[in-house]
Amino acid sequence: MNFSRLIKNCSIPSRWLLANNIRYQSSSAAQNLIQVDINEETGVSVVSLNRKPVNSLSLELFKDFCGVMDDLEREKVRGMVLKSSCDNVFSSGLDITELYPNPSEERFEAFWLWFQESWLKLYASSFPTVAFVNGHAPAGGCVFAISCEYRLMLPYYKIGLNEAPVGIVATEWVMNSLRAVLPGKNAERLLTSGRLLDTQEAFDIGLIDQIVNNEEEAMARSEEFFATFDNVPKLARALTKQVYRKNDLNQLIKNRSSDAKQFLNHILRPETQKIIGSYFKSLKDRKKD
Ligand SMILES: CCCC/C=C\CC(=O)SCCNC(=O)CCNC(=O)[C@H](O)C(C)(C)COP(=O)(O)OP(=O)(O)OC[C@H]1O[C@@H](n2cnc3c(N)ncnc32)[C@H](O)[C@@H]1OP(=O)(O)O
Repeated sequence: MNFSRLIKNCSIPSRWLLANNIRYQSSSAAQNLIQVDINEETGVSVVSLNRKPVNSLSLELFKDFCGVMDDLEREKVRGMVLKSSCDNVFSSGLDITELYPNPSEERFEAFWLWFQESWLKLYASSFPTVAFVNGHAPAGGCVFAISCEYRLMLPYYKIGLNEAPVGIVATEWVMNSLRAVLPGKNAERLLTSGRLLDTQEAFDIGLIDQIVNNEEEAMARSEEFFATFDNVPKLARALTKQVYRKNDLNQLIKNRSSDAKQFLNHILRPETQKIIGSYFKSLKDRKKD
Protein backbone atom coordinates (compact mmCIF):
# COMPACT_ATOMS: atom_id res chain seq x y z
CA MET A 1 0.00 0.00 0.00
CA ASN A 2 1.64 3.27 -1.05
CA PHE A 3 0.20 5.85 1.30
CA SER A 4 3.05 8.33 0.85
CA ARG A 5 2.41 8.55 -2.89
CA LEU A 6 -1.27 9.25 -2.26
CA ILE A 7 -0.57 11.79 0.43
CA LYS A 8 1.68 13.65 -2.00
CA ASN A 9 -1.22 13.82 -4.44
CA CYS A 10 -3.48 15.25 -1.75
CA SER A 11 -2.34 18.64 -0.55
CA ILE A 12 -0.74 18.81 2.88
CA PRO A 13 -1.05 22.49 3.64
CA SER A 14 2.08 24.20 4.80
CA ARG A 15 0.25 27.10 6.46
CA TRP A 16 -2.99 25.23 7.07
CA LEU A 17 -4.28 26.06 3.64
CA LEU A 18 -3.91 29.83 3.67
CA ALA A 19 -1.27 29.58 0.99
CA ASN A 20 -3.06 26.79 -0.83
CA ASN A 21 -3.07 27.24 -4.59
CA ILE A 22 -3.84 23.77 -5.84
CA ARG A 23 -6.94 23.50 -7.96
CA TYR A 24 -8.78 20.21 -7.95
CA GLN A 25 -10.55 19.05 -11.06
CA SER A 26 -14.12 18.16 -10.18
CA SER A 27 -14.32 14.37 -10.19
CA SER A 28 -17.98 14.31 -10.99
CA ALA A 29 -19.07 17.49 -12.70
CA ALA A 30 -21.99 15.67 -14.29
CA GLN A 31 -23.39 14.65 -10.91
CA ASN A 32 -22.92 18.02 -9.23
CA LEU A 33 -22.36 16.48 -5.80
CA ILE A 34 -21.80 19.88 -4.22
CA GLN A 35 -23.77 23.00 -5.09
CA VAL A 36 -22.29 26.40 -4.43
CA ASP A 37 -24.17 29.64 -4.33
CA ILE A 38 -22.21 32.81 -3.62
CA ASN A 39 -24.23 35.87 -2.65
CA GLU A 40 -22.43 38.73 -4.40
CA GLU A 41 -23.99 41.29 -2.07
CA THR A 42 -23.06 39.70 1.25
CA GLY A 43 -20.02 37.71 0.14
CA VAL A 44 -21.48 34.66 1.88
CA SER A 45 -21.31 31.31 0.16
CA VAL A 46 -23.93 28.60 0.66
CA VAL A 47 -22.49 25.14 0.02
CA SER A 48 -25.06 22.34 -0.30
CA LEU A 49 -24.19 18.66 -0.13
CA ASN A 50 -26.11 17.12 -3.00
CA ARG A 51 -25.62 13.38 -3.16
CA LYS A 52 -29.13 11.95 -3.24
CA PRO A 53 -30.85 10.37 -1.44
CA VAL A 54 -29.06 10.87 1.91
CA ASN A 55 -25.68 12.55 1.24
CA SER A 56 -23.65 9.50 2.15
CA LEU A 57 -20.02 10.58 1.89
CA SER A 58 -18.15 8.92 -0.98
CA LEU A 59 -14.65 9.38 -2.39
CA GLU A 60 -16.07 11.49 -5.24
CA LEU A 61 -18.00 13.73 -2.86
CA PHE A 62 -14.90 14.33 -0.72
CA LYS A 63 -12.82 15.22 -3.79
CA ASP A 64 -15.44 17.69 -4.98
CA PHE A 65 -15.79 19.15 -1.50
CA CYS A 66 -12.04 19.81 -1.40
CA GLY A 67 -12.22 21.50 -4.80
CA VAL A 68 -15.00 23.77 -3.57
CA MET A 69 -13.10 24.65 -0.39
CA ASP A 70 -10.09 25.63 -2.51
CA ASP A 71 -12.27 27.80 -4.71
CA LEU A 72 -13.79 29.55 -1.68
CA GLU A 73 -10.33 30.21 -0.24
CA ARG A 74 -9.28 31.76 -3.54
CA GLU A 75 -12.47 33.81 -3.77
CA LYS A 76 -11.85 35.05 -0.20
CA VAL A 77 -15.51 34.61 0.71
CA ARG A 78 -16.80 36.36 3.80
CA GLY A 79 -18.25 33.14 5.23
CA MET A 80 -19.62 29.74 4.33
CA VAL A 81 -22.89 28.08 5.28
CA LEU A 82 -22.78 24.30 4.86
CA LYS A 83 -26.16 22.61 4.38
CA SER A 84 -27.85 19.78 2.56
CA SER A 85 -30.05 19.72 -0.50
CA CYS A 86 -31.50 16.31 0.44
CA ASP A 87 -34.86 16.11 2.18
CA ASN A 88 -34.57 15.47 5.94
CA VAL A 89 -30.91 14.46 5.92
CA PHE A 90 -27.90 16.73 6.37
CA SER A 91 -25.58 13.78 5.75
CA SER A 92 -25.92 10.08 6.61
CA GLY A 93 -22.18 9.85 7.24
CA LEU A 94 -19.58 7.81 5.41
CA ASP A 95 -20.97 5.83 2.52
CA ILE A 96 -21.08 2.37 4.05
CA THR A 97 -20.40 0.81 0.66
CA GLU A 98 -16.89 2.38 0.89
CA LEU A 99 -16.34 0.24 4.02
CA TYR A 100 -18.32 -2.90 3.30
CA PRO A 101 -17.99 -5.56 1.99
CA ASN A 102 -14.17 -5.69 2.27
CA PRO A 103 -13.14 -2.60 0.28
CA SER A 104 -10.13 -2.85 -2.02
CA GLU A 105 -7.03 -1.31 -0.45
CA GLU A 106 -6.55 1.02 -3.39
CA ARG A 107 -10.05 2.47 -3.26
CA PHE A 108 -10.07 2.63 0.52
CA GLU A 109 -6.74 4.45 0.81
CA ALA A 110 -7.89 7.13 -1.64
CA PHE A 111 -11.27 7.39 0.11
CA TRP A 112 -9.70 7.83 3.52
CA LEU A 113 -7.09 10.34 2.45
CA TRP A 114 -9.73 12.52 0.77
CA PHE A 115 -11.85 12.27 3.92
CA GLN A 116 -8.85 13.48 5.94
CA GLU A 117 -8.24 16.22 3.38
CA SER A 118 -11.86 17.39 3.55
CA TRP A 119 -11.66 17.62 7.32
CA LEU A 120 -8.36 19.53 7.17
CA LYS A 121 -9.75 22.05 4.70
CA LEU A 122 -12.94 22.58 6.67
CA TYR A 123 -11.38 22.63 10.12
CA ALA A 124 -8.64 25.06 9.06
CA SER A 125 -10.56 27.24 6.61
CA SER A 126 -9.52 30.87 6.77
CA PHE A 127 -13.16 32.06 6.44
CA PRO A 128 -15.84 31.60 9.12
CA THR A 129 -17.99 28.49 8.76
CA VAL A 130 -21.56 27.73 9.82
CA ALA A 131 -23.22 24.32 9.61
CA PHE A 132 -26.93 24.59 8.96
CA VAL A 133 -27.97 21.09 10.04
CA ASN A 134 -31.20 20.88 8.05
CA GLY A 135 -31.71 17.15 8.54
CA HIS A 136 -30.30 14.13 10.37
CA ALA A 137 -26.55 14.25 10.94
CA PRO A 138 -25.26 10.90 12.21
CA ALA A 139 -21.55 9.95 12.28
CA GLY A 140 -19.67 11.55 9.37
CA GLY A 141 -22.55 14.04 9.04
CA CYS A 142 -21.87 15.15 12.59
CA VAL A 143 -18.11 15.29 11.82
CA PHE A 144 -18.82 17.88 9.10
CA ALA A 145 -21.05 19.86 11.49
CA ILE A 146 -18.62 19.93 14.42
CA SER A 147 -15.76 20.97 12.16
CA CYS A 148 -17.58 24.22 11.44
CA GLU A 149 -17.35 27.15 13.86
CA TYR A 150 -21.08 27.54 14.50
CA ARG A 151 -24.02 25.15 14.32
CA LEU A 152 -27.70 25.88 13.60
CA MET A 153 -30.18 23.03 13.49
CA LEU A 154 -33.81 22.50 12.54
CA PRO A 155 -36.06 20.87 15.16
CA TYR A 156 -36.86 17.16 15.35
CA TYR A 157 -33.72 15.76 13.74
CA LYS A 158 -30.91 13.63 15.18
CA ILE A 159 -27.21 14.35 15.45
CA GLY A 160 -24.30 12.50 17.05
CA LEU A 161 -21.33 10.23 16.60
CA ASN A 162 -22.80 6.73 16.39
CA GLU A 163 -19.61 5.09 15.13
CA ALA A 164 -19.25 2.68 18.08
CA PRO A 165 -22.65 0.98 17.60
CA VAL A 166 -21.78 0.59 13.90
CA GLY A 167 -18.57 -1.23 14.94
CA ILE A 168 -16.29 1.69 14.06
CA VAL A 169 -13.84 3.45 16.35
CA ALA A 170 -13.81 7.21 15.77
CA THR A 171 -10.29 8.42 15.01
CA GLU A 172 -8.41 10.83 17.23
CA TRP A 173 -8.96 13.84 14.97
CA VAL A 174 -12.70 13.22 15.04
CA MET A 175 -12.58 12.95 18.84
CA ASN A 176 -10.55 16.17 18.99
CA SER A 177 -13.10 18.01 16.87
CA LEU A 178 -15.84 16.91 19.25
CA ARG A 179 -13.80 17.84 22.32
CA ALA A 180 -13.36 21.34 20.87
CA VAL A 181 -17.15 21.75 20.84
CA LEU A 182 -18.19 19.70 23.86
CA PRO A 183 -15.54 19.54 26.51
CA GLY A 184 -15.35 16.94 29.25
CA LYS A 185 -17.50 13.99 30.07
CA ASN A 186 -20.31 14.77 27.61
CA ALA A 187 -17.97 14.25 24.66
CA GLU A 188 -16.72 10.91 25.95
CA ARG A 189 -20.25 9.70 26.74
CA LEU A 190 -21.52 10.72 23.35
CA LEU A 191 -18.69 8.77 21.70
CA THR A 192 -18.79 5.64 23.84
CA SER A 193 -22.58 5.30 23.81
CA GLY A 194 -22.90 6.38 20.20
CA ARG A 195 -26.25 7.88 21.14
CA LEU A 196 -27.88 10.20 18.63
CA LEU A 197 -29.37 13.32 20.24
CA ASP A 198 -32.46 15.11 19.07
CA THR A 199 -32.20 18.81 18.28
CA GLN A 200 -33.32 19.96 21.73
CA GLU A 201 -30.89 17.60 23.56
CA ALA A 202 -28.07 18.68 21.26
CA PHE A 203 -28.81 22.31 22.10
CA ASP A 204 -29.08 21.61 25.84
CA ILE A 205 -25.59 20.09 26.03
CA GLY A 206 -24.03 22.64 23.67
CA LEU A 207 -23.45 20.43 20.64
CA ILE A 208 -25.34 22.96 18.54
CA ASP A 209 -25.47 26.72 19.08
CA GLN A 210 -29.02 27.62 18.06
CA ILE A 211 -32.25 25.97 17.00
CA VAL A 212 -33.79 27.59 13.93
CA ASN A 213 -37.21 26.94 12.41
CA ASN A 214 -36.50 27.39 8.73
CA GLU A 215 -33.84 28.24 6.17
CA GLU A 216 -34.63 31.96 6.20
CA GLU A 217 -33.99 32.10 9.93
CA ALA A 218 -30.80 30.04 9.46
CA MET A 219 -29.47 32.52 6.91
CA ALA A 220 -30.30 35.47 9.19
CA ARG A 221 -28.53 33.84 12.18
CA SER A 222 -25.55 32.96 9.98
CA GLU A 223 -25.33 36.56 8.82
CA GLU A 224 -25.31 37.70 12.47
CA PHE A 225 -22.49 35.27 13.20
CA PHE A 226 -20.43 36.46 10.22
CA ALA A 227 -21.08 40.09 11.19
CA THR A 228 -19.30 39.51 14.51
CA PHE A 229 -16.07 39.39 12.48
CA ASP A 230 -16.70 42.39 10.25
CA ASN A 231 -14.37 44.63 12.22
CA VAL A 232 -11.65 42.02 12.62
CA PRO A 233 -8.87 41.96 9.99
CA LYS A 234 -9.33 38.76 7.96
CA LEU A 235 -5.76 37.57 8.25
CA ALA A 236 -5.64 38.05 12.01
CA ARG A 237 -8.94 36.16 12.40
CA ALA A 238 -7.80 33.30 10.18
CA LEU A 239 -4.43 32.91 11.88
CA THR A 240 -6.00 33.07 15.32
CA LYS A 241 -8.38 30.25 14.37
CA GLN A 242 -5.64 28.18 12.80
CA VAL A 243 -3.21 28.59 15.67
CA TYR A 244 -6.02 27.82 18.13
CA ARG A 245 -6.78 24.62 16.18
CA LYS A 246 -3.10 23.86 15.52
CA ASN A 247 -2.73 20.88 17.84
CA ASP A 248 -5.77 19.12 16.39
CA LEU A 249 -4.59 19.81 12.84
CA ASN A 250 -1.04 18.70 13.49
CA GLN A 251 -2.17 15.52 15.16
CA LEU A 252 -3.63 14.43 11.82
CA ILE A 253 -1.06 16.05 9.52
CA LYS A 254 1.74 14.15 11.26
CA ASN A 255 -0.12 10.84 11.25
CA ARG A 256 -2.06 10.69 8.01
CA SER A 257 -0.63 7.48 6.76
CA SER A 258 -0.76 5.59 10.08
CA ASP A 259 -4.30 6.88 10.65
CA ALA A 260 -5.36 5.42 7.28
CA LYS A 261 -3.56 2.11 7.90
CA GLN A 262 -5.05 1.72 11.35
CA PHE A 263 -8.55 2.41 10.12
CA LEU A 264 -8.18 0.02 7.19
CA ASN A 265 -6.88 -2.75 9.49
CA HIS A 266 -9.85 -2.20 11.77
CA ILE A 267 -12.37 -2.16 8.93
CA LEU A 268 -11.00 -5.35 7.38
CA ARG A 269 -11.23 -7.37 10.61
CA PRO A 270 -13.82 -10.09 10.05
CA GLU A 271 -15.72 -9.14 13.23
CA THR A 272 -15.89 -5.47 12.15
CA GLN A 273 -17.09 -6.49 8.69
CA LYS A 274 -19.74 -8.65 10.33
CA ILE A 275 -21.05 -5.79 12.52
CA ILE A 276 -21.10 -3.28 9.65
CA GLY A 277 -22.75 -5.90 7.41
CA SER A 278 -25.59 -6.59 9.82
CA TYR A 279 -26.02 -2.86 10.52
CA PHE A 280 -26.26 -2.17 6.79
CA LYS A 281 -28.72 -5.02 6.36
CA SER A 282 -30.88 -3.64 9.18
CA LEU A 283 -30.93 -0.25 7.43
CA LYS A 284 -32.18 -1.89 4.24
CA ASP A 285 -34.65 -4.13 6.10
CA ARG A 286 -36.19 -1.17 7.96
CA LYS A 287 -37.92 -0.19 4.74
CA LYS A 288 -39.53 -3.59 4.31
CA ASP A 289 -41.24 -3.50 7.74
C1 LIG B 1 -13.54 6.55 12.24
C2 LIG B 1 -13.50 7.99 12.02
C3 LIG B 1 -14.75 8.63 11.86
C4 LIG B 1 -15.65 7.89 10.99
C5 LIG B 1 -16.73 8.73 10.71
C6 LIG B 1 -17.87 8.30 10.39
C7 LIG B 1 -18.28 6.90 10.26
C8 LIG B 1 -19.56 6.82 9.50
O1 LIG B 1 -20.05 7.82 9.05
S1 LIG B 1 -20.25 5.29 9.25
C9 LIG B 1 -21.86 5.65 8.61
C10 LIG B 1 -22.81 5.78 9.73
N1 LIG B 1 -24.10 6.24 9.25
C11 LIG B 1 -25.22 5.90 9.83
O2 LIG B 1 -25.25 5.15 10.80
C12 LIG B 1 -26.49 6.46 9.25
C13 LIG B 1 -27.26 5.41 8.54
N2 LIG B 1 -28.47 5.96 7.91
C14 LIG B 1 -29.58 6.27 8.59
O3 LIG B 1 -29.68 6.17 9.80
C15 LIG B 1 -30.75 6.75 7.76
O4 LIG B 1 -30.50 6.43 6.43
C16 LIG B 1 -31.00 8.27 7.88
C17 LIG B 1 -31.59 8.59 9.26
C18 LIG B 1 -29.75 9.08 7.65
C19 LIG B 1 -32.04 8.69 6.81
O5 LIG B 1 -33.20 7.89 6.93
P1 LIG B 1 -34.25 7.84 5.73
O6 LIG B 1 -34.55 9.21 5.25
O7 LIG B 1 -35.39 6.99 6.21
O8 LIG B 1 -33.49 7.13 4.53
P2 LIG B 1 -33.16 5.58 4.36
O9 LIG B 1 -32.69 4.99 5.61
O10 LIG B 1 -34.33 4.92 3.69
O11 LIG B 1 -31.92 5.64 3.34
C20 LIG B 1 -32.08 5.78 1.93
C21 LIG B 1 -31.12 4.84 1.24
O12 LIG B 1 -29.77 5.23 1.59
C22 LIG B 1 -29.08 4.12 2.20
N3 LIG B 1 -28.14 4.67 3.20
C23 LIG B 1 -28.45 5.37 4.29
N4 LIG B 1 -27.32 5.74 4.94
C24 LIG B 1 -26.30 5.24 4.23
C25 LIG B 1 -24.89 5.28 4.39
N5 LIG B 1 -24.29 5.92 5.41
N6 LIG B 1 -24.13 4.67 3.46
C26 LIG B 1 -24.69 4.03 2.41
N7 LIG B 1 -26.04 3.95 2.20
C27 LIG B 1 -26.82 4.56 3.11
C28 LIG B 1 -30.18 3.31 2.83
O13 LIG B 1 -29.77 1.99 3.06
C29 LIG B 1 -31.26 3.39 1.75
O14 LIG B 1 -30.89 2.54 0.69
P3 LIG B 1 -32.01 1.73 -0.13
O15 LIG B 1 -32.74 0.89 0.86
O16 LIG B 1 -31.23 0.92 -1.11
O17 LIG B 1 -32.88 2.77 -0.76
